[in-house]
Amino acid sequence: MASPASQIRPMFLSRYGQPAKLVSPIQDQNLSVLEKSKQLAAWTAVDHHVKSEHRVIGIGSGSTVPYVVERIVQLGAEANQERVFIPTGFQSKQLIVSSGLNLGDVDEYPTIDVTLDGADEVDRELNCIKGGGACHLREKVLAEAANTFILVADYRKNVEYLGTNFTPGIPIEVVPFAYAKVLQNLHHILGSPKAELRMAVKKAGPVVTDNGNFVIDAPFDLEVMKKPYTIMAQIKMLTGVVEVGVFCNMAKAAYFGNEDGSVTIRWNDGRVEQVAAPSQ
Ligand SMILES: O=C(CO)[C@H](O)[C@H](O)COP(=O)(O)O
Repeated sequence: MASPASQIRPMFLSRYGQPAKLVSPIQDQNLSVLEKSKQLAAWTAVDHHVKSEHRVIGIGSGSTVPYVVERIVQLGAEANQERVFIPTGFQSKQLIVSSGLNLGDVDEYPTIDVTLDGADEVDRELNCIKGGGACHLREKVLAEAANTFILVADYRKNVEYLGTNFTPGIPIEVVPFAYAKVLQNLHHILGSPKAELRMAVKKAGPVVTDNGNFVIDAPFDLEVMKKPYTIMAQIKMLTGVVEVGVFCNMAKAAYFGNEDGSVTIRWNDGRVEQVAAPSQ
């Protein structure tokens, strides 16, 4: 499973191409307020939920998750040498490998100690939209496989109802040959007339997921989004749908980095905490 410590490449390169620095997020002058808030959430979540006894750790996708890995790398080669890290897609696989961490897959490790992942939006009950990066199928598998599933996000994602700030709609992974029929059903049966196939940037044609599928983004009225489980289940029943980017009753806690340098923690039992930035 694990490679010896000597084989672990200790070099986690930051976005600036330099080895990661031990600078508290709140003190890091190189980061914008938004980036700092992502880093604050990620570091605090790692500090609270990655326990010394954890051996199998799920790594999500998106722009917040690199800060999760940054903090894990800061735990040191010795702490990580007996651990295996499970990616939710190509991006997190690259992140794990380039950080010198041990790579595994969920088919080898179907039980994960803790998975940390980003979110496009999180409501008061910790339902969330995921799939802005088209990774939600693997993300949901890793969330389900985890004994503890933790969300990390910036302040923009902390909302009362899903669909408040994240307006492209619910990401839906579909098998390619069924996309037109699924679109038709979303338009005419489920009431999302603006649902559309997600098109690639810097590639002609649609986004193709890590699983070779297409993604449809389906926006719904707020009244529909107030019942996320219902709409998630209705979409999932459409033939050709592989997975829906609405996660219900999965997360134990959501960590939101705030503009003032604090972190808001929402727990699945309804508790809300506000904590200060982590020290180095
Ligand atoms: O669901 C995801 C990818 O499919 C991401 O976790 C989500 O898009 C959040 O990304 P970011 O941290 O960049 O805001």
